[in-house]
Amino acid sequence: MVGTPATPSYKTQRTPCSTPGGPKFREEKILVTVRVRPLNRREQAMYDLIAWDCLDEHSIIFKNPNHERPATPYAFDKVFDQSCSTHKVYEEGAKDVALSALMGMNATIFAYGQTSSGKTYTMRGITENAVKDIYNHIKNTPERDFTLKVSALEIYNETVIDLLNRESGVLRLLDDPEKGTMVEKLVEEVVKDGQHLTHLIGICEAQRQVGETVLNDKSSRSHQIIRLTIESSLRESSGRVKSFIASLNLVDLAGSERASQTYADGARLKEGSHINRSLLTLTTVIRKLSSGKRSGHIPYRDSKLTRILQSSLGGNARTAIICTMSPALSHVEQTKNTLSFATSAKEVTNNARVNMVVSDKRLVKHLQKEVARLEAELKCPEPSAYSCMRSLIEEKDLKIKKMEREMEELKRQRDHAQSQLDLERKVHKVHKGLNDHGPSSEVVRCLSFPSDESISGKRTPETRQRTRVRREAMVRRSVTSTDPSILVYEIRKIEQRQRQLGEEANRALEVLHKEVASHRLGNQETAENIAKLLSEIKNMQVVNSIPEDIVIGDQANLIEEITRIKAQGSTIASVERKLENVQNSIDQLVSSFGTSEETPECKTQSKRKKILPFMLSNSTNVQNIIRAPCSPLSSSRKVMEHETQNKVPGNNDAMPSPDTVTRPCKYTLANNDENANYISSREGTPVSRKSNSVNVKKMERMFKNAAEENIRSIRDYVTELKERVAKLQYQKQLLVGQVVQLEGANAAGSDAVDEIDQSPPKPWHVTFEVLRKEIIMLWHLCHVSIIHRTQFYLLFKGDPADQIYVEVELRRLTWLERHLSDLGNASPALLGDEPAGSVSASIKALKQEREYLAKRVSSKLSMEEREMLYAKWEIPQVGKQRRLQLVNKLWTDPHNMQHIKESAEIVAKLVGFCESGEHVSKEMFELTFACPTDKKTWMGWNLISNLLNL
Ligand SMILES: Nc1ncnc2c1ncn2[C@@H]1O[C@H](COP(=O)(O)OP(=O)(O)OP(=O)(O)O)[C@@H](O)[C@H]1O
Repeated sequence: MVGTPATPSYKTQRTPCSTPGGPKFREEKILVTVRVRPLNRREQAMYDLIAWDCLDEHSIIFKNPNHERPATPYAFDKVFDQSCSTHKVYEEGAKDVALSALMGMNATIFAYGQTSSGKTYTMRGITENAVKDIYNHIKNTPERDFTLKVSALEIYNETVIDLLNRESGVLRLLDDPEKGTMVEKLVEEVVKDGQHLTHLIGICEAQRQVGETVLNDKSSRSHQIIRLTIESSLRESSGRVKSFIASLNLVDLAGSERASQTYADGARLKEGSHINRSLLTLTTVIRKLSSGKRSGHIPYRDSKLTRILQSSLGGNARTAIICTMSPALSHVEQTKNTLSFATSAKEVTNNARVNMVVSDKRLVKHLQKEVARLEAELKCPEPSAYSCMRSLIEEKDLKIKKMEREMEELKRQRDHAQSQLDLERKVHKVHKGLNDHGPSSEVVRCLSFPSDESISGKRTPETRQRTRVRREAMVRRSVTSTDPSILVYEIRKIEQRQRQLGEEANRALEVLHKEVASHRLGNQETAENIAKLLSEIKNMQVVNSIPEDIVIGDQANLIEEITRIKAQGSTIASVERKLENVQNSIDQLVSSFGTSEETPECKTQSKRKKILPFMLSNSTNVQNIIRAPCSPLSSSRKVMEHETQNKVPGNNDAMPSPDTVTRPCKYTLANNDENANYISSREGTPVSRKSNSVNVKKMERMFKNAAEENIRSIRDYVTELKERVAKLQYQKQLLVGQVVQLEGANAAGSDAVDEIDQSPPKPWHVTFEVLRKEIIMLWHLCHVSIIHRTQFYLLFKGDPADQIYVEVELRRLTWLERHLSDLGNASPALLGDEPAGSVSASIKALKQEREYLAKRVSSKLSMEEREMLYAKWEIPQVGKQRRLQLVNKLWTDPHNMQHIKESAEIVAKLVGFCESGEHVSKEMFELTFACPTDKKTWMGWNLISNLLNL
């Protein structure tokens, strides 16, 4: 780098500052001096050469070793060679500026230079001398009152730290329109005397970030600013007070070298980059100011350093920069950079003013007193101040609460408006899609819980609580967002379906009646029984007051509807009762056939049917006669088809082979297509005419068997009817439950509904998985019977038709869980024995159930199966009650779906859900309301009806 020509000394305008009575305004250039330190030990050890010559007190020149062309000297306000003392540097390069602060002018002394060039060394001396001089001045100026305050900060990695209170952490810079950049919360200590000040400065030095670089064992890695604020007031005879206030900034910058030159890495490199950012901005600011373009943009804000020192750089301050340098040849490049910076700096002009305030003495005193009082109060607040503050806080609290209430009210209004809007939309939809078949999507939506996105994760009590709250919100939402007319519509549809079932049963019985009559099967009693059955089934159509047209009603209609349903009350129960009667009649009918001859095969057949009493026959013809009415398609049509088949027998109306005739029991409806001919034949048909010519007795027995089988199928059918009616009942219960909730919600005026979920419904199989996991967790939490769990788990596997059951189960369990937790949370005084009773009863029942199942392990599982399970479930080989241990492990991990599946399979085997050990078939459970082994009522649904309390 080529040095810039020296500035002639005459161009450097300096106005020595003497007394406070001096000039009030001063435009001057920054005082720039250069200090050369001696070669340090390290440089000496390396036999480094001295590369610089101080030509005189103002200029320095690089000693060009090549002597090729002469170097240009650098000129400054002062150049101090290595022999100069710090005192001299202070006297000639800093004192005048530093003491300006005593006269109300802001002053700043910088030390700038590469690492180890002597900045800290120099600034320490400058500060000591300045403090001494300041206190000397104070001492020698008794007419003025002085107040000194000190603050100190460091800028380290572009963060500002308070050196007098490091604990306060990183400080923020604030922009004050009058005072400029301020450091928030920076501690400012009032200094008692010179000694105190020296002590405080010592603290700051100790607090400063110091690191080790290659060039300096104790390198200052931060920029340090010690700020002395000097306030002085002069008492005039007139009573006026003239006050001066100014700051003296003593700035020890971090090394100006480039990071690479200190071989820095890691933390040091990061420091270097920040140090350089601040210094780079400083040099940019200086360069811009030196070029005289004051009006252009000066990037003070680009670094913390330049923001804080803004007034000292071309502003309201007197500034002195001492550039320190090593004379070593090895540092010549850095030294040239330093001198280049110094050259720019000396071109920067500042406009320092005397910061003077003239005020009334009494006013000042009054203000001073007031300030003192406030300060004292702040340090030690009086009780009155406390109470004042408390009342202020209370007032604020009240305001906040009021605002919260207002917000709640606004939210409520918004939700209400939203639900009104939804209602409008739904009514519109219902009117549009009234004639559609199947449950409306609205109802499906309102009966469905949205899926739980968090279900895959492990459930904690918190997530359970959240899920519960969300579910309750969903229930509320589904209730309040359900259009009453849709519910009524659905209830009516269910009732129509019930009536249809009754009609179908009737038709089936008529077919049977004809069958029996045509073959003169059974005795008088049988005929009477069948007649009785017919009349009972006819009576089953009790839901006869339903108008054909479904009227979409408003709220009033809904309430009427509820009243009607409630008044009707036992309608479904009565259907069930009547079905029960029908079933009993059929049982009697079957038993009346028991008197007829039975072959061993027939007995076996009959026995088999008893083992699986609710199994449906697979016969095509039975499906026509019996199953068809249950199918969702028109049952009557199938019956008609069947009758047509009977009237027009097929061509293969030849007699059955003797082989067939000798095995009459094989002509069951379940096994042989040929039976169609026999079963469907009636008096006068070619088949029956031919029968007389063969073996009338055998034929008669065959018909009897066929009829018996048919009646059994009717019995199955009635069972199925019962189950269907029950299913409908639960659907209806659910809807009625919703209506009742809706009523309750409306009555309470509770509209606190969460935001309406507008997201599209998820596919059922996804929702099903989520709901099932939820149900499994709730079973676990509520200690629900593991037989019930098993039945439910095996029965409902995600078929869309299962949705209603899954929903009901979930609601029931949700209610149960809440009920149990409410009991758990309630005070014993309110509950008496109830909490202990409710929960412990469930646990006890579950325990008994496990004991019961454990007893069945030996009888239901083979030795191999048992041993395999013991091994799999880690039951110790030697130990007591291995069976109970095994059963106790079943259904214990609600998070593990494999565990659940295997538990269900084992329980199913133990209670005999599947005799063969295969997976339980859905059909089997679809018809089962009683446990097939002991004919106990299926606990689950009974519980539901109890809990719904309808
Ligand atoms: N003028 C001087 N006379 C004698 N020794 C000096 C002089 N200047 C500096 N030194 C010595 O040089 C070493 C480095 O000085 P100092 O720590 O002040 O450098 P620095 O520029 O502040 O370095 P850094 O930027 O790494 O903090 C110190 O041991 C110091 O005592």
